[in-house]
Parts: sequence; C-alpha cells; structure tokens
Amino acid sequence: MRLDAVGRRYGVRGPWVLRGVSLELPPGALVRVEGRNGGGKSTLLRLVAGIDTPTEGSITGRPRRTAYVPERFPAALPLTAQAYLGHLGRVHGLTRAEAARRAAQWLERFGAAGHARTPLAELSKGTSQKVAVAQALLAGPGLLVLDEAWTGLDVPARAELDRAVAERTAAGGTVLFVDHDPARLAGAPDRHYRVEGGALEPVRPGAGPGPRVRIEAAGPPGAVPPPGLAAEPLPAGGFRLTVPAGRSDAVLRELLTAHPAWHIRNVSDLP
Ligand SMILES: Nc1ncnc2c1ncn2[C@@H]1O[C@H](COP(=O)(O)OP(=O)(O)OP(=O)(O)O)[C@@H](O)[C@H]1O
Repeated sequence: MRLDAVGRRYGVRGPWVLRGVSLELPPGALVRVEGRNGGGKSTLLRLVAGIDTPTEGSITGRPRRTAYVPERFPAALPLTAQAYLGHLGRVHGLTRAEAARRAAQWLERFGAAGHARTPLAELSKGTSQKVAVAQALLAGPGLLVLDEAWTGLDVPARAELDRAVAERTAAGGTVLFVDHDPARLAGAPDRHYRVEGGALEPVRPGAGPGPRVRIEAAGPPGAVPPPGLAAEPLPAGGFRLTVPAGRSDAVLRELLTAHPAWHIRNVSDLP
C-alpha cells in the first residue's frame, strides 16, 4: 500500500494539515508515527485506514481487510459486547459461528470475557477500549491502524495488544500506530516517522531532528500560523516559526498566498 503526495485540509480554504505526504506501507511492516499534539497524526491514520479521503494525492493498494482503532471509540450502540463483535465479524465476511467464536476468544484474551453480555453503553472506559481493540483484531486485518489504542487499557491488556500486533505483522499484516509513550513497542518498529509542519519525515534512531528553517512572519490581525508548526509569538507581533527544511518553501508559499498575505520579516537556516 502507498500514499503519493497526499494532502488534507478541512474546508476549501482551511489550512493544510498534511501536504506532500508520500509513504510506503509494505506487508508485514510495523510502522510508528509520532508528532506534536494537533500536528495531524490522527488525520494521517484516518486517511490510511480509509475512513477519510485525501484532498489531493492518491492512496493505492489498501488491503481489503482494514481495521482501525480510533482515539475515541463510539460505543453507543444498543448491543452487548459479544453481539457487537459477532455482528462486525459477519460484516467482515466471517460465518456467524466463526464470528461468535473469535469474539469470545478476543474478549477472553483481553480479560473482558465477563462483560460479553454487558450492553456497550454500560461498559467502563477501559472495557470499551478492550472491545474497540477486539473489533479491530477480529477478522485478521491485512492493515491494522491503531490511534493511541493502548490508552485506557490495563497492564495485562496492553501486553496482550503488544502480542496481537506481533502476531499480525508475523502473519504479513501491516500495522501503523501512534502512541504517546515513546517506549511503546520499543525496538520493534521497522519504520518510524514524525509528522511535522504538515510533512512526514523519517525518524532515524539516535538522529537529531534534521535541518530546520526559521521563519519570522507577521499575519493580519488575529491570524494564526499553519497548524502543526513550532510557533513562538514575538513581542513585536507575529511569530517565529521553526519548520523542517524540506517543508519551508511550502510554508512560505502558504503564508504569502494567504488572504491577506503574511509579511515575511526574516528567513534563516538552522543546523
Ligand atoms: N474533522 C475536522 N475538521 C476540522 N479540523 C480538523 C478535523 N480533524 C482534525 N482537524 C484539525 O486538524 C489538525 C490536526 O488534527 P489531528 O487530530 O490530526 O492531530 P493529532 O496529531 O492527531 O493531534 P492529537 O495528538 O492532539 O490527537 C488540528 O488543527 C485539528 O484541529
């Protein structure tokens, strides 16, 4: 599966949250994405999972069975955990018996078997999260996208999810994940990226952040810098932006073509 020059913005004139993102997601790969809050990680994961579509660029080769664990699981359906999972299993093409068997098995593995007959709306946050993870693993997806999926799980369930991820990649599935804990699956990812300034940059172990460009610019009154950039307000008004070197031309273009345009005071290279 691959993303080519993918961009996403919300609304016709909204700022670009992601731009020029190209990414190869080979079968069997474990891929980590990190980045600052609001930088566009969840946007990228939703695009990869196929529940959102890019504003520009293309995404090709997505496996037929794709599963996604969102940051917040919408569990307000009038079903028990077991019935919900069984239903989803059938949606994924499993027989009724196989769907029920796998639903029970995953609830058991995550220590939630005692809640199989509890309506989703009555589950605690932690157990809801176990159901969210179980629904994603149920049908053995060729692509598994995990957005902070470990958050809210108890310690044994977190370890179980680590195991389930290893099983998926060993079976040839691709797993793409975001997690706030830098130690999550430490040493395991085959590829590691950082979303910054709307771009996706490879992270090399032990490497620094790479070359940066500093842009000092002032916008019209009340203007805020493009999302996801390190932006420091300046006493004289405007902002000092720190941008990955590969993204600086795009950011300058965005500032200069805004309506009204920003005034660029200074541009300098950082090591
Ligand atoms: N549906 C939406 N409509 C409008 N703007 C959105 C939407 N979803 C995300 N955004 C904006 O896109 C930017 C990136 O958001 P996103 O949730 O992808 O970042 P993130 O890196 O996952 O952040 P966090 O770590 O806080 O979850 C933010 O400025 C956010 O407000």
